[in-house]
Amino acid sequence: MSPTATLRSDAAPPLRLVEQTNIEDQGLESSNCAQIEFRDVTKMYGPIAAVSELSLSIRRGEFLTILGPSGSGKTTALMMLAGFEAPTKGDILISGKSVAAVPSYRRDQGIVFQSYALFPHLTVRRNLEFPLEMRGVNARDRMSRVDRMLKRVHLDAFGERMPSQLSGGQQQRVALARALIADAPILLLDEPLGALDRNLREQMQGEIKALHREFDKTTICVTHDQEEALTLSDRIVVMRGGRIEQLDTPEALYDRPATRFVANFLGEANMLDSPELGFEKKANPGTVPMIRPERVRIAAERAKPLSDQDRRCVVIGTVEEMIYAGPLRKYQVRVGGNLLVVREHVASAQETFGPGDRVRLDWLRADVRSLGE
Ligand SMILES: Nc1ncnc2c1ncn2[C@@H]1O[C@H](COP(=O)(O)OP(=O)(O)OP(=O)(O)O)[C@@H](O)[C@H]1O
Repeated sequence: MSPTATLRSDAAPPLRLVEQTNIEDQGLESSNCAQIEFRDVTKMYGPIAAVSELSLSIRRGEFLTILGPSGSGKTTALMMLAGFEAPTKGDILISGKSVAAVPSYRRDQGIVFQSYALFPHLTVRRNLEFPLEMRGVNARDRMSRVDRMLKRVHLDAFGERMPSQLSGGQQQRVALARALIADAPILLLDEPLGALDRNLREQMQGEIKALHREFDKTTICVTHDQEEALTLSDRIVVMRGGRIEQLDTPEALYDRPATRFVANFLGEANMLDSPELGFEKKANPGTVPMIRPERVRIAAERAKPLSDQDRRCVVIGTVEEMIYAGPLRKYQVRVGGNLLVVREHVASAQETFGPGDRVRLDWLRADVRSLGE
């Protein structure tokens, strides 16, 4: 039986879609119940393990981001899921079934690459029609689905243009629309906003979030941009050297990083492993205390102590740098051999300090996190 699905749109009444591809004979269950599992997956390139013993379950409808520095194995993991690379060891399952024998074009996934990968010789409309044609959708249905989708991504006036006649953001919206139009249950995004400038990236993050809410696809996104990962994801996998360093929600990863690597990768972090900051190595082997810059308060050296002072760590230092960052002020404060970063909201700041000012920094002991090395 052909799986059916409903495509929602703000701009139009619900549209009934009929999938033409019979994926059940490929060993996959019907769409819209996608659930992905990496089981102990390793990918070797000669002697290099691009991905090592990766085990990971992705829930239906989840937005999961694979985050990590260059060379950490993010793209390789995504390419194996897409079917462009085969694992050297281990297995990948979709809805409980191995996809080892399923070629990429039968995996029923929409894919968006950083470089848009639109067909340059086809109009926007023809680009969107292509995946529908591949699935045998008839001309009349193709037309109405393309019209709806163009409207949904605010490109209804651009259907007859060639990709080269669009801006970067518009091209990326076409790429997203093309990945969504066939209503595949899984959406793979490979650095989808990497080619866009900062403002456009933020705008497109909002757009991707809205599309995810609306279309409810299981989405796996690869990025090295921590802000993008924190903004978009239900959960984030932080990769390092082909392995998972930590997997959690954005909030938990930021607030309770397990290791020094994760703490540094997801924002700024003050490591407090120095005797000048009250740290005793012998008492805490293998761990590093860390405080986030926005958890540190800054006051004049001789300011009156606060009432909860007994619950706080206090150090005295000298401001080296003060940087305006829009709504925030960022200080770099020298405390002996350490340079601590403090971030303060301008609206809540009592006083402004400049280079050379002696200041008192304090933070709640409860806000200090103990990290693995
Ligand atoms: N086709 C290949 N042949 C040989 N080595 C490869 C190949 N593809 C990737 N690698 C190696 O595997 C490791 C992981 O690469 P991968 O592209 O997955 O990392 P990444 O985290 O996506 O990096 P980036 O953010 O730079 O794309 C790297 O050391 C890389 O050099």
